[in-house]
Amino acid sequence: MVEVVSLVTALLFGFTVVLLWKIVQVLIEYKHVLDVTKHIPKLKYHHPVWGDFAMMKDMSDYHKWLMEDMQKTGAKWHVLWVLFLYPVYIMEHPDTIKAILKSSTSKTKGVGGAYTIVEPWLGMNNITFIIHIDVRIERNCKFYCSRYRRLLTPAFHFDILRPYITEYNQVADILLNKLASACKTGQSIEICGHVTLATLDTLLRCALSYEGNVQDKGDDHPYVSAVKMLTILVIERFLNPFVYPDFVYYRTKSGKKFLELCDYVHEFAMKIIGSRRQALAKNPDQVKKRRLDFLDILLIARDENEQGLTDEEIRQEVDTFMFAGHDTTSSAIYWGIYALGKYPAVQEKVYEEITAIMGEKASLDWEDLQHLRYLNLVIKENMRMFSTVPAVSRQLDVPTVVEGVELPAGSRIDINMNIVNHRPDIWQDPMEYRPERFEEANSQDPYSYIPFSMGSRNCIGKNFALNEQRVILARFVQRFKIKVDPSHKVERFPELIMKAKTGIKVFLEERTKLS
Ligand code: HEM
Repeated sequence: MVEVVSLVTALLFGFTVVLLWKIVQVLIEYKHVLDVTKHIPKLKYHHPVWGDFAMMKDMSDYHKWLMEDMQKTGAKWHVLWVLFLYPVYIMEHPDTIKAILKSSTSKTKGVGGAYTIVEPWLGMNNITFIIHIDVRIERNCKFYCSRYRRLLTPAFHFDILRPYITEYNQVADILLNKLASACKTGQSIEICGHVTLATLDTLLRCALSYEGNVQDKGDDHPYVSAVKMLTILVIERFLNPFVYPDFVYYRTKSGKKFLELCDYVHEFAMKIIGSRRQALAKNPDQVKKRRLDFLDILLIARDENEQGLTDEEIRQEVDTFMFAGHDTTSSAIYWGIYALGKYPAVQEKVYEEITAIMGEKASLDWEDLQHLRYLNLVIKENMRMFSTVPAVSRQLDVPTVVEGVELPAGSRIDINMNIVNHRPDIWQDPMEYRPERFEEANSQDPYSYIPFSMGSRNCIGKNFALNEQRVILARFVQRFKIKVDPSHKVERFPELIMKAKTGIKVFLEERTKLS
């Protein structure tokens, strides 16, 4: 008995010593973090206990408050606190952004809790989870990520993207015909929903060669409604730290729905992957005869050890494309339509350019894309003015010096593109919409305009997204005269992507009916 008591006492003593040692370590680290953050600008709303994030009603406060302070003080970065517990460093100027992105060493890794939000949907193995907002989540994966990136890169090669022009045109046909019928009533039309269905349609066609009448069925199509719902649930959970722990979330109604939808989208993709793998095994030459989609490329990809991707790994990549590629591109397109409606002189210039290039043609050819000089400026200005992806996040895996201050490993970083896009010390009249600014000779830092991020982990879908925007916007302006509905208030709402809080309503007048 005495022996048991002394063993328990010894264990308790050991446990207490370890616990105290851990507490001392945490306090030393905390003191270090407090010393570090002394040198970094804070917001005036900062509260010593509630920090900053708890004071914000949503992501729009986060952007608004940072923007106001940057405009007043010219700050290149800020520190915001999650309660009094831990800081998030916000990079808002090319000098501070460069310190994070322009590094040859891998400086980023998973963002812990937030990562688990998408894990059941997108999986563990894909190159990266980018939730095009705020959280870019990567596995701590020097090997895996570079391997996956290498295996995926051919899927975005020029020769693969080229035939997609047909898909973009077909998607545009469906979208424009739908809108043409809708505008016959003479009422204004909410366009965000239509455009989002169109970009999802494009991805399903280009990633899986799936044509399921997606734009007409809309939410009646079970895959479409599942992807849309999953995106909504991810954002909802991201904004509510109380349901971060899995054991809480998966007991809620939303959590159960989330898992159910994950199962459904996985099964949908797996069926297509399985039957394509079988077809390829039966007739390997078929890939030489038809247009390749992302799925073909992923199925035939081999690394230097002749290892391919498993069905599960491919499924994860396909889901990632769906998530990363449709909402982002649709945001760029609907804000583009809004800008064209709001600035008629710009719209007329685009129309003149398109008419000169397309003449009577009803669709855009690959060769036409390189002649869209003015439209390219407009697309750049849209993505600056309306910051398609307002911010992305990282976590340092090595200490990193920013503006002479060493941030400890493990620090959470936000790269805030929305603020950089509107800095008066970088852009002349930053709140003015002026596409021509992008053709004026300037010696701007390349890190001052990074809608697709920079460095080795930039957006792999950049050219895909730009081509889709070119085709849809060109065809839109060719077909319709766009006017913003003055009675509808349009408000930016930065989430994972820049949304329009109550949608965007426009009046459309058909210019031409081409065969
Ligand atoms: C206008 C549309 C788009 C915008 C603004 C955009 C923006 C971005 C940004 C900012 C990143 C990097 C995030 C970071 O550095 O942390 C990124 C990464 C990524 N994007 Fe996009 N994106 C767009 C469209 C697409 C499309 C169409 C696809 C796929 C078809 C795609 C797939 C990806 C993937 C897979 C990554 C992760 C790359 C890696 O980590 O290696 N994106 N995107």
